[in-house]
Amino acid sequence: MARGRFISLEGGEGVGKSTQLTALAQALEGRGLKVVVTREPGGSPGAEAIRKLLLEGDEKRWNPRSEALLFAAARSDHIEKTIVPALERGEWVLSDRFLDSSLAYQGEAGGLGIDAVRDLHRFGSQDFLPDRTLVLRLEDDAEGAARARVRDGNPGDRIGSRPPTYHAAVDAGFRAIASKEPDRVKLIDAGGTAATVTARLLYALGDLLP
Ligand SMILES: Nc1ncnc2c1ncn2[C@@H]1O[C@H](COP(=O)(O)OP(=O)(O)OP(=O)(O)O)[C@@H](O)[C@H]1O
Ligand SMILES: Cc1cn([C@H]2C[C@H](O)[C@@H](COP(=O)(O)O)O2)c(=O)[nH]c1=O
Repeated sequence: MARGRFISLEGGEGVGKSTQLTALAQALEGRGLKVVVTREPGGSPGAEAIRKLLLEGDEKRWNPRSEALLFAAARSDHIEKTIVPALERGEWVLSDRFLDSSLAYQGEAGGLGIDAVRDLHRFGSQDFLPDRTLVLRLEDDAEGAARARVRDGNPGDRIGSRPPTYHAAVDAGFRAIASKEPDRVKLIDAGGTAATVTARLLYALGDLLP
C-alpha cells in the first residue's frame, strides 16, 4: 500500500484555515481518499494537554524559549502518535497548522529566529516535514482579525490576542519561509468565497493527487 500524503494548512488568525480544512477533506474524500483531519497545537492526547498550557492563561506564563519548546514537544508527540500511523495506513493527513506556525510565530515574530526554531524541530522530530504546506494569506491583515472577531466575539487566546505588529511579523515570516522553500510551501490567496479558495488549494495540490 502506498504511503499517504501529509498536507499542512497555515496562515495568520482567522484567514479561514479550519473552514478550508473541512472543505478540502470533503473534496479529497470525494476522490476516494481516506483523510485524517488534525490540528496543532494538539492532535494527540498529550499534545492537546500541552495546547491548554500554551493557549490559556497570562501572556507572561511562558518566556519565548519555553513557549517554543512546548510547541516542539507537542509536535513530536503529534507526529509519533497520530500523523505517522495514519500515513503508514495509506491515509492523507490534513493538519490545521504545523511546523511553519512555529517558524513564523515563535521564530520570526517572537524573535528567536527561524533557523533556531528549525533546529528545535530537527532535534524534536528529526525534521519531519509535510509533503506540501499551503499558507492562506489575506493582503489586508486586519480582514483575518475581523473574521476571527465575528466568529469569537472576543480578542482570542494567549497568542491570537498579541498586538497587530506581532501578527504583521508572523505574516512576514510565512512569506520568508515560502520564498526559501518554494516547492513545499505555497502562498494561497484567501480572499473571495470559501469555494473559490478551496479551488485554489486543490490546484496547488494537483501534482500530488492520484
Ligand atoms: N472565504 C471566506 N470569506 C468570508 N468569511 C470566511 C471565509 N472563510 C472563512 N470565513 C469565516 O471567517 C471566520 C474564521 O474562519 P476560520 O475559523 O476557518 O479561520 P481560521 O484561520 O481557522 O481561524 P483561527 O486562526 O482563529 O483558528 C469564520 O467565521 C468563517 O466562517
Ligand atoms: C502550531 C502553532 C500555533 N501557534 C499559535 C497560533 C494561534 O494563535 C494559536 C492556535 O490557535 P488556533 O485557533 O488553533 O489556530 O497558536 C503558534 O504560535 N505556534 C505554533 O507552532
